[in-house]
Amino acid sequence: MGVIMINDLIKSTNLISVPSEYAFPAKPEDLNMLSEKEVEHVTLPVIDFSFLSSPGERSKIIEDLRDACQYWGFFMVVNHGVPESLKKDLIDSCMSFFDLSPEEKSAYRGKYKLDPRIVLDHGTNLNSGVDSVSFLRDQFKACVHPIFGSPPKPEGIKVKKKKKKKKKTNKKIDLHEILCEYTKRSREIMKELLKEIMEGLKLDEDDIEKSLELNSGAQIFSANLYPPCPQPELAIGLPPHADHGLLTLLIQNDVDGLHIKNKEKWVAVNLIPNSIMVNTGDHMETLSKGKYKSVLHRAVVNNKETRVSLVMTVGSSKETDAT
Ligand SMILES: O=C(O)CCC(=O)C(=O)O
Ligand SMILES: [Fe+2]
Repeated sequence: MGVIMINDLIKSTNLISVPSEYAFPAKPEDLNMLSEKEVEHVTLPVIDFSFLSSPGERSKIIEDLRDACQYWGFFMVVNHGVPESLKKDLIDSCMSFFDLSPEEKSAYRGKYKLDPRIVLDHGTNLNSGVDSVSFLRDQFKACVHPIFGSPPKPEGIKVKKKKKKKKKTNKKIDLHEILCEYTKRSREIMKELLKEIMEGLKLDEDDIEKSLELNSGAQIFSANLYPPCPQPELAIGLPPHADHGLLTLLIQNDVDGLHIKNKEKWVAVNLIPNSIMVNTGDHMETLSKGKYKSVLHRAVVNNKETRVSLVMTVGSSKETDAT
């Protein structure tokens, strides 16, 4: 039978209401809490990565990073050097991965979360056995560093690309190769940002590198897919949570859905083209002695479009497991 995920279920059954196990939240007074209309949209602090190589600008960026980490725990990085085409190919190939038939997907199912094999999951509860509802998300997760694990098929996955005049062609994109490239590039970005963040905290960079064991520390990739939901106010993609590692990098398609908790209020994030969103996690909160909080965030769903987010988390091996 294979791995049937929410995306498969929604596509195959033409749902008109949320199945009871996905109904969230349980309390009637919370019903409006998830509506996009109820939350204010904010623009996060923007960090221009290209300025880090210019000595005159670097100290200003360190200061901006300090403020962003302290007051938001979230920021947008622009001019990061990851080509838009790489991001797009990665999103497309992950979407194609989710679109594989349940039988094809089952070949990728791994056993352990930190195994360098693919873990496919759906409707996952964050606290197994405690949460009574499942979430409207499909996810695949892989450990990509120090051992690189990605879909094993070297020939890659065929990606349906829409060409002009709506003609579809199949271009072969190798998910393994693209993910490998994005892993390397995102690792460089994270290491550079960590250096500046540590400098802002007045922690010694060499000691940090050693103590965090950044070269052997785990890096986890996870792809989240939130299918359109007939009753978005009755379901949640991912409930409020904080991330475990040091830093999380997030790229996504053009569909809104991320909310973050800022000054006791939920706010929606305005997307900035060609940017990477970064947030600080639990490990950073510990390292900064509580100065940089691991901020709560959640993903809501909508009734029109599929949302895809790609999350890369770095930290020491025990701390990094993303949600
Ligand atoms: O999909 C999103 O925007 C959030 C994903 C997330 O927070 C996570 O995977 O930890
Ligand atoms: Fe998260």
